[in-house]
Amino acid sequence: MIKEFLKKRWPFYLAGILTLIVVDTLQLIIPKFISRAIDGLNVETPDVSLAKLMALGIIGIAVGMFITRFLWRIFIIGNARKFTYEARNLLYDKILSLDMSFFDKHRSGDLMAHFTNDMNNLERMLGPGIVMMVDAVFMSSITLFFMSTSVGWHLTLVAIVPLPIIAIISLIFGKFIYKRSRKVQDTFSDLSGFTEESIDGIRVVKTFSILPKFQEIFADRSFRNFRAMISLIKVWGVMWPLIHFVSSLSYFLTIAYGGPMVINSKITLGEFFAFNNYIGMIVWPLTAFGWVINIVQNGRASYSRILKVLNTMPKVQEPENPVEIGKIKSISIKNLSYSYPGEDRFVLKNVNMFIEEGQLIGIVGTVGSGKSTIVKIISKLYPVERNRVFINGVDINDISSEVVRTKISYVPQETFLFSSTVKNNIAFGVEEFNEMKVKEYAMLSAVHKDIERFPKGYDTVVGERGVTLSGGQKQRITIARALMRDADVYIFDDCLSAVDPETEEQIIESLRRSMQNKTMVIITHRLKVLQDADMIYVFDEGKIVEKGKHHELLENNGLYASMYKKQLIKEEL
Ligand SMILES: Nc1ncnc2c1ncn2[C@@H]1O[C@H](COP(=O)(O)OP(=O)(O)OP(=O)(O)O)[C@@H](O)[C@H]1O
Repeated sequence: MIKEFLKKRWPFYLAGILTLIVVDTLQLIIPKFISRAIDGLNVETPDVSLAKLMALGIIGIAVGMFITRFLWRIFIIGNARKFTYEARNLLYDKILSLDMSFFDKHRSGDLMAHFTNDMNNLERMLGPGIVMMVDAVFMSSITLFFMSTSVGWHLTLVAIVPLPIIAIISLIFGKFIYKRSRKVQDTFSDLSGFTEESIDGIRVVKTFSILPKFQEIFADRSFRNFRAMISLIKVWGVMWPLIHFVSSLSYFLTIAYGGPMVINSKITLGEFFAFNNYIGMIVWPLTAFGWVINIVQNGRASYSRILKVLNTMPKVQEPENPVEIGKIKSISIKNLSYSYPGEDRFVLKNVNMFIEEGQLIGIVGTVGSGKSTIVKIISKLYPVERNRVFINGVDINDISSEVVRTKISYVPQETFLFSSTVKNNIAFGVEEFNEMKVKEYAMLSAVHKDIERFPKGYDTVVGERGVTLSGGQKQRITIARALMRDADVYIFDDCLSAVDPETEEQIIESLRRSMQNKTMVIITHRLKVLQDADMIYVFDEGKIVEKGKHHELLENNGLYASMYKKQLIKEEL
C-alpha cells in the first residue's frame, strides 16, 4: 500500500524535500549575515551600510523561509494526510466487506485502534518522519559545512565531539518515550472503555448495588493512567535537560578553544558568533536522528497490523460466475453438519430442511441448539461447504451474497437502532420510499400506535440523543425495517421476545394475512404462535429431533409437546 502510494505521489515528496533543504539552507545563512554585520561594525571605521544591507538580506531570507516552510508543509504533511485519508477509506471498505466470522474474532475496540492509533503512527512516519529524516541527514551535514566555513575544521571538530551523544540520547529516550506513551494510551483506553461500559450498563450496575466496587475500579484505572502519564513526563523531563547539558559542553569547548582564536585574530568576532549559533542549530537534526528511527519502527509495526486486516480474505467467498436465481421458491438443506470457522465443535449435526415459497416455518428448540446458526447460514452470513444448502436448487456458494441478502430479510436477535428518526430507521437501506409504506409496515409490526404517541411521531429521533424506547418497541421497529425491504423470505430470529405473547401472535397473524406469497421463518420460544405454521422443526443439541405441524407434534408427545405443556402451565400460574 505504501509502495503504491509512493509510486503515485513521489513528485510531492521530492518537491517537499527540496523545499525543506532550501529552508534549512536559508536558516543557516542568517548567522552568516549577522556575522558579516558584526564584523562590519567591529572595526575602527564601522560600515553601517553593510549592516543595513545584511539586515535587509535577513528580511529577504525570512520572506523566503515563510514561503518555503508553507510549501514543504503542504507537500510533505499534506501527502501524509492524503495517505491516511486513502488508507482509512480502504480499511473501512475492507472491514465492511468481511463476514461475521471476522467480527466474532476481533473486538471492536481493536478495530477502532487501527483507525486511530495505527493511522496516526503511519501519518507520523510519512509526514514528520520524512521531515526529521531530511533534517537529520541534510541539515546536520549543511550545518557542519557552514560551521567549518566559519571557523575552519579544527575548532569545528573540537566543538562537535560531544554532539553524537545527543543522537544516542534521543534514540534511547525515544524508545522509553514510545513505551511510556503506549502505556498512557492503553491505560487511557482501559479507563474510557470502563467508563463507557459502566455508563451504558448503569441500570444493571445500580440494580446490583455494586456502586462502591465500580468506584474502586474506576479510581484504580484512573490512577494507573495518571501514573503512566507521570512516568512519561519524567522521561521527557530528563531527556531535554540532558540534551541541553550535552550541547552546553559544545559551547564550553567552543569558548575554551575559540575564544583565544578570536583574541589571536585567527577568526573574527562575527565568525565566532555565527559558529555559536550553528551549535544551537545542529542540536535539532541530531535529536531528529534518534526520533526518526523510533517513528519508523512504530510506523512499520502499525503498517503490518493494518496490512493483516487488509489481506484478510472473507471466509464467505463470492462466486466468480454468480448464478441468477430469480424469486426464491425453495430453500433446502441436505445432511448439514456444521462447525463455525476455526472451531472443531459441531453445532449442527446432519440437519435436513426444506422450505417452500409462501410457507410459514417455525424453528424451536432448546437453548443453544443451533436455531440461529441455521438461519445465519441460509442468510449467507457464515460460510458453508458445497452441496449442503440450496436456494431454488442452486448451491448457495454459487449465488452472490448481495443477491441472498436482498432476497432474504433477516432480523437478528439483537436490535440495533441508529441515532436517527423513527422513519429513517424503518426505511434504513431503502433508497426510495414513500411514507405510506413506512406507516403500513409499522402497522403490520404493531408499532404504529406507539410511534404516533412519540413527541414528533415518525420524525422523533431515537437512541442516545432522542426518545428512549422500550425493548419491545425497538424490536417492532426492527421488524418494520425488515419488512420495508421487498424480500422473498423473512427470517425472524427470536426477535419478538420483548413483546407480550398476545402482540407477538397478533403480529404474526397480520403478517401471514397481508404477505401470503412471502415465505416466513420464525424462531421463537413461544410455541403458541406457531399453531398455523406449515412446518415446525424442533432442535436439540444441533439435531432436528422432531418435525411436523403443531397438532402433529403435540400428538407425538416428544420434546415439542413437553415444552408446550410447560408453557401452558406457566401461563396459567
Ligand atoms: N459465532 C460463533 N462462533 C462459534 N460458536 C458459536 C457462534 N455462534 C454460536 N455459537 C455456538 O453455536 C451453538 C448454537 O448457537 P445458536 O446461537 O445457533 O443457538 P440457538 O439455538 O439460536 O440459541 P438461543 O436459543 O439461545 O438463541 C452454541 O453452542 C453457541 O455457543
